[in-house]
Amino acid sequence: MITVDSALAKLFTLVKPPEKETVSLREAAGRVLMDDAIATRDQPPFPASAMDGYAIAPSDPAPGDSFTIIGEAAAGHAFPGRIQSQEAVRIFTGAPLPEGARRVIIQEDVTREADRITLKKNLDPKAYIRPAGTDFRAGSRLTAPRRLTPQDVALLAAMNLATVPVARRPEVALISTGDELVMPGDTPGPDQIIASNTFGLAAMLDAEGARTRILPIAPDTPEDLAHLLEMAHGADLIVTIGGASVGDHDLVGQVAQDMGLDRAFYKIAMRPGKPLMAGRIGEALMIGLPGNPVSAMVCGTIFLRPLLRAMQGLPAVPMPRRQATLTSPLPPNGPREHYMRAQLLDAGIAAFERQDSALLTVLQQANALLIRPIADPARAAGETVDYIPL
Ligand SMILES: Nc1nc2c(c(=O)[nH]1)N[C@H]1C(S)=C(S)[C@@H](COP(=O)(O)OP(=O)(O)OC[C@H]3O[C@@H](n4cnc5c(N)ncnc54)[C@H](O)[C@@H]3O)O[C@H]1N2
Ligand code: MOO
Repeated sequence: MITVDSALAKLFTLVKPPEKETVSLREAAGRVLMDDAIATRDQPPFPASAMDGYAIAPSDPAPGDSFTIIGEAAAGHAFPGRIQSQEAVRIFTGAPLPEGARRVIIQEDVTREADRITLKKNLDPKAYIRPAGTDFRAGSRLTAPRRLTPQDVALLAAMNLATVPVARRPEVALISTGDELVMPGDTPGPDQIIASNTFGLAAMLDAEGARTRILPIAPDTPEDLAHLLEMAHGADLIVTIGGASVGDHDLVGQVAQDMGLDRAFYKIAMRPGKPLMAGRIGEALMIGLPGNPVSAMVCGTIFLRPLLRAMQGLPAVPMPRRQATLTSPLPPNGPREHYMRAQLLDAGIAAFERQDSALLTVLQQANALLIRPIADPARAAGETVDYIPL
């Protein structure tokens, strides 16, 4: 058995650099930017008014001063002339500041009669001018690699970039194995259950930027499994679920090896998830997940999520950990790193009583995986522990 850290490190060495593709801004959210994006213009490109009001020349006017309105500046419609000391231009938010103007008086602070304004008492002291380039300058960068958020997309649009270079989405083929499984919505026989973690994993992988294909369920024969693995051809990553352990019907390791799997490791000092295997098969990376629903989802969190990030050019690092205070005691841990389903509340973190790796209801209620190091002694309430948010 190898440790989680060394298994993940081995996995990262199998990752190929991502391929680049160009997508329109509409397709960019959630994708990983591969080259720095560089602004082609200043924003704002001109000094602009921050409010609706009147642009005037003096920077320090006094209450009672009056000005003659000589024109208007609206967003998209600059005032063409220059403003003199006794003049004002009616101006709206986002409009270019007229030449010679050094201050915008908000309309709440003036009284207006025909084409004259007079400044009221208690003038708002702010100038309400946004200098050119206050948001960003031509040449400003959004640095790669990064997964693009909606905020990033807004900034890229403001930079006048209509397309962006991103990592191609990894193609993942997901194969569930086992005669006992049927797809959700099918009619299970009396000795059958529904393939569940398959769908949980597909959702998890897609959320990490993958394009996940759920293949038909592989029955427990070497021929069927080999056929399914052939169907996965073309994927960047093949993920099998189940059949990874030592039972007579656990065929994945043998069949994959017969088909050329160059195995990097098998069995991890981890709970749940001990019978995990990984390697390269042809051009693809392959990971064999244990079948227990919680084991598969926990292994997905600990291995597949960081792996997909690395495959898209993001830093090859484990899932970030945080720390919290225990609110109830924990017994000593054994020889495997334990990822306990836990609930994190304002007061701290507590592991669920029931930790069987078949219990999806417990996983569904958990919002954190509380991490117990190998051979961790018993812990009391009030001690600090590591966790990974779910
Ligand atoms: N003698 C031993 N028995 C087992 C060991 C061991 O070391 N010695 N390891 C146990 C551990 S730990 C795990 S985890 C399981 C994993 O075994 P497999 O990967 O071979 O998984 P299966 O036997 O195929 O299935 C286990 C369990 O999960 C259900 N399953 C499988 N796929 C799905 C799916 N897609 N959706 C929902 N449920 C699924 C399956 O029906 C079984 O109930 O082995 C232990 N045994
Ligand atoms: O590792 Mo198994 O995944 O303990 O249930």
